[in-house]
Amino acid sequence: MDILIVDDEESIRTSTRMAVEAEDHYAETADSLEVARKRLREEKFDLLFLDLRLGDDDGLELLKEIHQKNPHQLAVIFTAYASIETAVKATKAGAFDYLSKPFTTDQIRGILFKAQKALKTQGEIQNLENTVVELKSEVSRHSPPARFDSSDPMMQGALDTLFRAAKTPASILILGESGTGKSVIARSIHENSHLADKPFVTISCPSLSKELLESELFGHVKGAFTGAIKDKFGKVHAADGGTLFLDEIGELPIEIQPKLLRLLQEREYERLGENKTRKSNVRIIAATNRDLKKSVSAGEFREDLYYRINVISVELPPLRARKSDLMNFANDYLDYFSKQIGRNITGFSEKGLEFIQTYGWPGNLRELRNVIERATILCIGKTIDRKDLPTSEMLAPQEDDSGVVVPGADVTIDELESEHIKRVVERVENLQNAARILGIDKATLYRKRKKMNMT
Ligand SMILES: Nc1ncnc2c1ncn2[C@@H]1O[C@H](COP(=O)(O)OP(=O)(O)OP(=O)(O)O)[C@@H](O)[C@H]1O
Repeated sequence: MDILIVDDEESIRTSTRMAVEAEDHYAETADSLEVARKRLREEKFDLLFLDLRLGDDDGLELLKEIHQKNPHQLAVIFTAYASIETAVKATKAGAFDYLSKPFTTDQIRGILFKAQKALKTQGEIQNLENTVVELKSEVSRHSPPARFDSSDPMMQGALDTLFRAAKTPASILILGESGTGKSVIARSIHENSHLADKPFVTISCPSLSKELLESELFGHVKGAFTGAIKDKFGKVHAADGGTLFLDEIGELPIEIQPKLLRLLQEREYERLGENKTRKSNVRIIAATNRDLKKSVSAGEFREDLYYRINVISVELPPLRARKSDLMNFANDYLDYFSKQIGRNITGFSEKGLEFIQTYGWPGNLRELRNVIERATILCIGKTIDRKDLPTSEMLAPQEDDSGVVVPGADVTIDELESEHIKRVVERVENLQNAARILGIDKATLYRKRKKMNMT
């Protein structure tokens, strides 16, 4: 522990310091409230020994000030003589314990032991609070149980790599379009890792301004920036010993990137506005729907950080490229949402099925889930019909940012055919297999690809 001893009697400061150091803790002393205030502004101490009376000054005043900023600060009050009255006063002011002078080394040792236990409990409570926040957001998303099997070769490869890497401390980078399940899988990696009983903490990189994001990550001290009204520990501290999930890492401002790199390499960081170097040992899982290599070339993402987080990198395919898994998800969602509203919907009508299977799902699993949830509410029969599913006007734009052409969009049949051929060829090992899937012979495939300038 880092301990500050505040007393105007030199002999008390020295004897306490010796007792503290003998137990392998770091100790500093202050002979007045003024010096103590200064040190407390500069540093964080795990425990204070604070004299009740320093000349004309009242130690409890300082304790009140500290507790306004940090209600969890542990402090032990030294009193010249023990009385019920001083004990009550000290406890009311939020003291953790009190000691009457003169005291023995054994008494100090006992207090140090108790304080360490209290700090551990505080840490555990903090972890529990984080878990509750995570669970709340999980529940609010009220997602059906996640499915981690696949008959799609690319997804199988991705899952295999991810779950093998889960057991190691390696950093993992998950790539994929929005809604492909990067966050869901990140949590599952954590749950399947050796850190499963440790915290899993998420930080969403694009959701905050640069300053707030930095503070959210590393924490800050009071006054570090406008609005920093009290000291705060960040998510790096909360995730210590566990997993820190950096969602949308591609959006991490370039100014913060060296600090993250240092955390990954040296396991060190500082809170905003503070000089003290702190340690945190976190396993990083990062996700992005950006092409990080392009961001590196464009000077938006540091190359050294890219290599550091890219130890294991896996791309989750979009749903439109996992056609063999599509109905498993659709049926899971249907089952889950119809049970949730107490309905017995058994499946999809022919037209309903046709829509599910031919639509391009640019929003991936998230869109599929939302569409099925809505359909179960609207459905009045036993099966989900086309009319329960969104009309083309209601659907997400059929062409995403990357210019991907999907069925139902304002595209020509030639464009659709070309896109379809391109994707099938990309995902299978050879043209023979691609031709078989496309239902044409190899020569026709060759001709078409030539016409479309794909060869
Ligand atoms: N393995 C899965 N099994 C079942 N449903 C899933 C699975 N993965 C994702 N989903 C569904 O898709 C939704 C979106 O998933 P998630 O938030 O993980 O996507 P994402 O790739 O992180 O998206 P974004 O990039 O927008 O943050 C989830 O809330 C869940 O309903």
